[in-house]
Amino acid sequence: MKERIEANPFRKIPTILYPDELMDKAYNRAEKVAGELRKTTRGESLYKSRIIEEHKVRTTASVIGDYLANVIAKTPSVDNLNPFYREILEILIDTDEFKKSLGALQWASEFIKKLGNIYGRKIREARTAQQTSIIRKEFLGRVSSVLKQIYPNLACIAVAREKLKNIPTVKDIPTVVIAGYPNVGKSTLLKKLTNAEPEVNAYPFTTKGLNVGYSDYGIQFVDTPGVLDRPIYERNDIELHAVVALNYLADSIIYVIDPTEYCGYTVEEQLNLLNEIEKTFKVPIIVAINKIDVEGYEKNLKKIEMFLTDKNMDALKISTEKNINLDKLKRKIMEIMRG
Ligand SMILES: Nc1nc2c(ncn2[C@@H]2O[C@H](COP(=O)(O)OP(=O)(O)OP(=O)(O)O)[C@@H](O)[C@H]2O)c(=O)[nH]1
Repeated sequence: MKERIEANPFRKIPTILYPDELMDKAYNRAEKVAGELRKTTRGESLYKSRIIEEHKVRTTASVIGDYLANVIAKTPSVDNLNPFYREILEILIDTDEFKKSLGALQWASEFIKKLGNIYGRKIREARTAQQTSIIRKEFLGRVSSVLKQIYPNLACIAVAREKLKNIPTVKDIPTVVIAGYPNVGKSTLLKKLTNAEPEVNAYPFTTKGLNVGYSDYGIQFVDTPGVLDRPIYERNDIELHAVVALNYLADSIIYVIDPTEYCGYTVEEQLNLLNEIEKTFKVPIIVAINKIDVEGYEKNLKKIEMFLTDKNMDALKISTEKNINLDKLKRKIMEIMRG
């Protein structure tokens, strides 16, 4: 059973604040707290300073510490990520650096909270009002230096967030991936099997985008220009990750063959790719022999049929343009998807 693919988990990562912005945010909150305390606290000047400065320190520590903890809590952990998104993550960012950066934020969050406690206590023990403010400044210096230290880590997460937050969500419904060489008729078939114009979703694996369409019988169809349309050995690293990502997405595959070879690829080439896809994907494959409205399409049928018999694979002869056997294809898809 395929793992559930949830909505893009990277959208939850909050906006990343840089050290200066974080210090400002904390300063504003601390000043607000201090303003209230100045109005309400009675007593001699040392007593008042101790209370106000300690609150400033503790507020600063909790604003920054909680902010960092919140970033960690809302950032998906690489190890628990759905494999589909993990493949995408691997394509886009250095996952080791990403993990290391989250670790650094965790350390900083805990350390700053600890500093808040240490310096809060020191202020309570201060002997003069002036000393309370010196201790607070020393605290701010240490916090600022911790934040400077994690600046590259904050930057790493900010960059990852920018790259990941707009990855379109793939719906968690039964999915058929359409594969085959360019020009065999994949996009025409996608349009015929689905209702509206397909959505073109930008994914990091392909400059052309994944075309996604939805049928009224509850199945999502994905056309993969630039991904499943040529031999594995011609693919770069990114495209290999893409193939793996699609493997997590697909419940079944329609492999479109153009027997007329007008697509510009020989039947042998097309069968070789089918062979590779069959080895890579462990899902049922429906072979659609397309363009049977074209005169002379039969000349290569024997070769195709021999290959399919050998592989024990089912095929349907169709014409996407002339709507031949498309209903049969739909029925076949539903049969397969029902298991
Ligand atoms: N005669 C005939 N032509 C077809 C049929 N299906 C597709 N074509 C034509 O084949 C060409 C390629 O079709 P597309 O649907 O764009 O093919 P594709 O596989 O999506 O191509 P890429 O987007 O490059 O991957 C177009 O000119 C279509 O009109 C068919 O059943 N019969």
